[in-house]
Amino acid sequence: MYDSIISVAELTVELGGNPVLRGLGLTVAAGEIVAVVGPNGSGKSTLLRCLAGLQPATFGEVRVFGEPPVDDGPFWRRVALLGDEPAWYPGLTTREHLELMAAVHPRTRMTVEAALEVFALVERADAAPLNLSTGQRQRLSLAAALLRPSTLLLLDEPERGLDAAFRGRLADLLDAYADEGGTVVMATHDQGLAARAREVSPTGVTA
Ligand SMILES: Nc1ncnc2c1ncn2[C@@H]1O[C@H](COP(=O)(O)OP(=O)(O)OP(=O)(O)O)[C@@H](O)[C@H]1O
Repeated sequence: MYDSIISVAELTVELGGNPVLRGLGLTVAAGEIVAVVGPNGSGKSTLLRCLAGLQPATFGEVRVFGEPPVDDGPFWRRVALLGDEPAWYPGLTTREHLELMAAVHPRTRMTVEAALEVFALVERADAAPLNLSTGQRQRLSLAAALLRPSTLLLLDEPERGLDAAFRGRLADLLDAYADEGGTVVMATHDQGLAARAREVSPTGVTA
């Protein structure tokens, strides 16, 4: 067993010969919501990629569920990642993208119809994602991440494109996820989202 969902020690990452993260330490317990905050280029996305097993450490240790994260099936059954906009399937509607997610994960956290309601996509359910607005597409990405079961949610700027009202709604949805025992780590520039989370900095200096 493991004491923390995430434990990072002395994490250093160099990209293109430049240090991006330097000796970072971070411990996250189950049920916590952590906001990684800092200016552009401070290494927030790099930290998330390390936690997702997508970026190797140059030095130091990253453990997720007690083990170094690996980009494989068993890991991704427990971890949902919201990063850059995903590739949308041509010919499939918004609803069908969610149905696809539900087909792969038979025990979803909510039904497709509920997800369309929660993420305010009912009126656009039959539209192709590329015909949605930027914010609607972000809500679809979030719906897909929160529809499927997971124990750790890694979100890179989940507020991207969302209006103020939905940002508040998103904070409520993340609280509900954590109340179920899930853990959230998000990189964010949104002060409202960060204020409702434990704020950490990729430079190691906590706000
Ligand atoms: N593939 C790469 N090769 C070299 N340098 C990179 C690479 N990817 C990112 N960087 C650099 O690493 C630093 C950290 O980038 P990162 O994307 O983690 O920052 P961030 O805090 O998420 O920024 P933002 O707030 O703009 O999203 C930046 O200076 C960036 O230019």
